[in-house]
Amino acid sequence: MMHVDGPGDRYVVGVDYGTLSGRALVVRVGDGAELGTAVHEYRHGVIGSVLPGSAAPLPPDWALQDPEDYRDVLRHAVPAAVAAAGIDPARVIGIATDFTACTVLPTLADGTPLCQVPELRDRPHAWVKLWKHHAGQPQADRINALAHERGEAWIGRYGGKISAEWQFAKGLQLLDEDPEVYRRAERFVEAADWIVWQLCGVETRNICTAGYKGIRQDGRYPSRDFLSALDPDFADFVGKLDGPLLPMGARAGGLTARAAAWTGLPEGIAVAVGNVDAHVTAAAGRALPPGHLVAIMGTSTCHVVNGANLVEVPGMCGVVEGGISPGHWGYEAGQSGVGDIFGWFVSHAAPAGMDSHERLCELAAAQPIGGHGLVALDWWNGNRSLLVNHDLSGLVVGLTLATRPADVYRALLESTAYGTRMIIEAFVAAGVPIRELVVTGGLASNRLLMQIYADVTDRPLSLIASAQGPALGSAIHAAVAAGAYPDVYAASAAMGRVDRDVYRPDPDRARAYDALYAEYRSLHDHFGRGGNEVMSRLRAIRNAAVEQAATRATTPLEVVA
Ligand SMILES: Nc1ncnc2c1ncn2[C@@H]1O[C@H](COP(=O)(O)OP(=O)(O)O)[C@@H](O)[C@H]1O
Ligand SMILES: O=C(CO)[C@@H](O)[C@@H](O)COP(=O)(O)O
Repeated sequence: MMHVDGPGDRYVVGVDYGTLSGRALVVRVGDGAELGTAVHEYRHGVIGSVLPGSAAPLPPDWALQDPEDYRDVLRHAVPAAVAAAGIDPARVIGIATDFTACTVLPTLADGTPLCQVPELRDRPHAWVKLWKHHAGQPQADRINALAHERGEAWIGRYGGKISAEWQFAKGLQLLDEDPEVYRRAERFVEAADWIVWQLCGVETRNICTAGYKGIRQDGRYPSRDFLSALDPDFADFVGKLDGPLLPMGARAGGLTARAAAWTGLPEGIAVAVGNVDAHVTAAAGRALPPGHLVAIMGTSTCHVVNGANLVEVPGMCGVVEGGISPGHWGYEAGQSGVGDIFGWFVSHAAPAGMDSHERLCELAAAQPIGGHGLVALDWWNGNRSLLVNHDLSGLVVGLTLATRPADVYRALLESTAYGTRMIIEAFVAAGVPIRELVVTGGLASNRLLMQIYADVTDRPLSLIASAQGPALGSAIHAAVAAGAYPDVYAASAAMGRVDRDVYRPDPDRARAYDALYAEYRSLHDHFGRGGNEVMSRLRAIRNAAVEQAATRATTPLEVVA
């Protein structure tokens, strides 16, 4: 049924840029009603094996994207969402976007991505590095070692370790491996800020990515002295990052005529400062007051929670003043692989006839807790929190000839819940209270998984009452940027939607999980904290083997042989 505009209705558009697609959502300003949505899949998806138009293989752990796919979301998903909502586009007063992060690209001073500069198109380092590009682990290791050696105060704000996923590791990898592209990069910009630049024609930086994904604390980045100790040519890196820095919910500028033509929205409407898919979502779940841990559960999981005070939490991703909303200390942690692990099992391990989440869940749900005799480590995509090591890999212990596919699938679901419990316990132990979990994302619809999380964490689970939690969060920020609300707290209270305590922990099941969690912890510490470095050794062996095979493949005679 077509929506009919009320006489005073005004609307905002939220756009959520995920790993594989961008989702646009049209929302009514007064009450947060969601009126229309559309998805645009990125044409190039995740570029992990070869660059478009090239046959040369990318090394392991690379994950790139094409920025033109992001502009296509504005061209296709936004007008489609407005059409689906059946509203008059002239009544749209603002647009806001959120992005995966750290997803970052080198550009010229005017924002042109280096991968669109003809002579640089075949250079992998000229492309967007997606959040899950993990090939900068050696550079992250160097940054961390030097930070501890020099006693840099900021390292504690990142749980003691900068991730290979973050800006400085990616920037240093760029310098190490392609100094010419590093030199040509006049700007090194989060996709979250780049897309806002495309919308309003003004380059801005947001407090959230500058703090969590860059290393900006107490108003400054790491010193020139620190950066030149990493590499003298890295001393100028901050010059590529710095820009007008704006708080969450601020207006970055007005929609340009060019972006108005792409989107079909009125020229000049408010464009909100960039934001991250996880952090923006706290507003959608009315979870801005301290104590509500928001888990955005999709391919990966990101956890964000506001705190009243500053504390340092070992192994967390970071704490940033105003990083989620002005006036609070925002904390972030994460798991680099969650839905992707379940997806891997369905695609690559489950036999035909059992290769769907629905069938595996049905079989797994019938089991008593612990009945499969398995414990898994959820490190298929490395470990972001608490170990901050992307050379770690997955493990399943307890396999026997009696083990069946649904047993392993259930053990994988449980392993990710144990990973979340590790994160919650780290926050609580450090003095950041966690009263409830507020869940959103593609995995929130998996009932078995949600009940496992409630039981393993022994906490109630609330669900954001939107199929597009991040996009709703963005829409809320668009309303603030457009001046419809005085701040993000007021907008979240009016437009956010949450169903409280949808899943409650069962005391018996919670106790049964305590025993399995104790086993997870001991495996976690053994393989992740130095008991046995087998995973790192296997990674090094794999990398050497792949490199050797790639060298051989370029020798025609050997290929023929
Ligand atoms: N019913 C399900 N149960 C468990 N995992 C699922 C289910 N459906 C999809 N997945 C996994 O969830 C992920 C997609 O989550 P989604 O939130 O849609 O994406 P994104 O993280 O890109 O925003 C994929 O990794 C997929 O394998
Ligand atoms: O790390 C963050 C945010 O800090 C996420 O953008 C990243 O995990 C990607 O999230 P998705 O799995 O695409 O939802």
